[in-house]
Amino acid sequence: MLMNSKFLSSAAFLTAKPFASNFRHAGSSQITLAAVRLSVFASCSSWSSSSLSRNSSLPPLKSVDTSLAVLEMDRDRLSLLRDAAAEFPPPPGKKFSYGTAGFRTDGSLLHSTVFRTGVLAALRSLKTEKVIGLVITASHNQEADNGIKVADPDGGMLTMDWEVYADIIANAGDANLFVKAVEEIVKKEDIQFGSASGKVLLARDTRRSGPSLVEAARKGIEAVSGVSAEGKGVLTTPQLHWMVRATNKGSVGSESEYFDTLSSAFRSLLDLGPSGVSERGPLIVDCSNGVGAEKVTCLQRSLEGLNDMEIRNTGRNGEILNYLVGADFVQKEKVLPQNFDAVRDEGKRCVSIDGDADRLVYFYTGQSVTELTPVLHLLDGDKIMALFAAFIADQLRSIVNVTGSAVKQESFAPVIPGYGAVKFGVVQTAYANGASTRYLQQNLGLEVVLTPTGVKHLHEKAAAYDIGIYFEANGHGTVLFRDSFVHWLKKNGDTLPAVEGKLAAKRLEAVSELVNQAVGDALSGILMVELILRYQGWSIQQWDTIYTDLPSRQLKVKVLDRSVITTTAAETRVKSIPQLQEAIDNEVEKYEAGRAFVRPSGTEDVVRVYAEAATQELADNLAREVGLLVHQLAGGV
Ligand SMILES: CC(=O)N[C@H]1[C@@H](OP(=O)(O)O)O[C@H](CO)[C@@H](O)[C@@H]1O
Ligand SMILES: [Mg+2]
Repeated sequence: MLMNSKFLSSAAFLTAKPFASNFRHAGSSQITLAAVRLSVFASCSSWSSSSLSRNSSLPPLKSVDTSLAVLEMDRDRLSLLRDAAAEFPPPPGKKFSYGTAGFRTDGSLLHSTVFRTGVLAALRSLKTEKVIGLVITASHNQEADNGIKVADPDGGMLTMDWEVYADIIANAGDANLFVKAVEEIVKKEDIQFGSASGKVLLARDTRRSGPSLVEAARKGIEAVSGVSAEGKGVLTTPQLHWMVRATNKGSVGSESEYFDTLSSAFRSLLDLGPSGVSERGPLIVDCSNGVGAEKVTCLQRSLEGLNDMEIRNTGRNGEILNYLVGADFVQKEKVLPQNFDAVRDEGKRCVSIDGDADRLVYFYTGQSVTELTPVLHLLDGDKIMALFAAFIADQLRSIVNVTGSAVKQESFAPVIPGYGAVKFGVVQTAYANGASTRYLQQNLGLEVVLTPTGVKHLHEKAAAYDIGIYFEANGHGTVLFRDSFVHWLKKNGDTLPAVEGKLAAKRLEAVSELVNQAVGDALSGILMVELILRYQGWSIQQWDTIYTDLPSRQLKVKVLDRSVITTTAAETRVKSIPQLQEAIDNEVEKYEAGRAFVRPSGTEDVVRVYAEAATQELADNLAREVGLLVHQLAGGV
């Protein structure tokens, strides 16, 4: 408000919709299921919050009460913001886009973008009057890349309205133009400087460019008066999102609380499980040479031997992040990561996580029908979702059975007396294997929604259910519980008629603690898979048989400008080049069970091609042919 009088300059360049709060978890309820034990994981937090929590020297407007003085202060603050921004000039000629999952590019080109995103996160904190998160990571990208992502107050992705602002300020030109863009945002959002103080939690992954980018982000955050940065050190992306959510719900939101919450929920779920539930043998974890190695070690410690894990690809001897390892590599290339051996590890239960530990895919090696040497069997995000969905449907059915109520047929919405219809649905993208969609719809009777790629789209749809599960085939996903449904379970679970009903209610309540409610999380995902396998008494091979994937292939095609391709129908059809879509349609028709689509990546400078068909050979051929069409008709290089 105080800035507004002064910030009425320049053309109305902002076309973004007015701010609409998407904070869905307001309230101060405690988030832990069991009492949080005093932590033994202090060593798991690598730097203390105080190490980065230096407040800006910018003058707080709060203390000023005459308008002349306010204007003076405004000028001071603006010139300080301009000076700070001038330290981080944008690289000439480079255009930045917030993309599928934040800004990503070569780490050496990102300092200005990261500084400016720091400013944006600070403004977002003032606007929402909540804690915001920033994480410096490029996830599965090569080591030289880096990136930055904003976590909103509910721990989810930055609201899409503000992505527009992120793009504007990242591309605003020199420090003067940048400050002008900031003024416009302040004006548009009616951000109050005098009365509010803000906080931004800041974390990074293990990339070499991380520390200097954290510094740039901190300077950006603290260049906004009244806002402080709290350094959280090296964290997985989902840990940071979890902490933002927890802090805004009135919890401590520390790393030790995170591990305590997960391990307590896991312990409770084991106690609530069928008797005689035993471990399925050690799980081998491929940590992608990234942050996951340290954090899985912490998780193991917090589980105190409850689930045996062997850790590989830790990066502790200088091995390169994401190089021939990790969830993205295994899922896309369908080959074993480094340090896994098809024969020596034959039949063992393995999982790969990605560079920032927000994705997981399981796999094992074993004989195939057609080949003599062991082959990789991938249990991707789709199969993980199917496992989760079947488990949750079972619990809901148990409650419905004991209450003698009905399951509505049109979609899976069991009616629980006293609560009503529990809306339960699943969300996928076009990359989901066709066999998984069929399994979810036909075997489990679930409603399946398709969205464009990117967790922000899936999350939004899943949050519309009482229990909504979303997963990308690449292994990013989670299970979201509506707050009111969890409250109902807590209050009424014990009053359900039979022991199975009570147990099912308690299990669901514990699952809402075990599974990260902010964002997909490889660590909590692993615990959930491990738990369900133990409940079912299944090996990974038995889990694999719930359905058989249709053979598929993914390719990347380099084109001059990937933005020439725009898509429609949840990214399954090309809109901007009709002759390309027509040619793809003609090609797909030639293949038994054929399906193919192309879309520009939001994280890499490529066009992605996806193809499915009745045999692997056919899927490979279809992908190759469609790739050639992209090359010919969309400016391949
Ligand atoms: C096919 C694929 O796996 N795409 C990934 C990848 O996005 P692209 O826009 O396709 O580059 O990275 C995103 C962020 O991690 C993830 O959400 C998404 O699923
Ligand atoms: Mg990731």
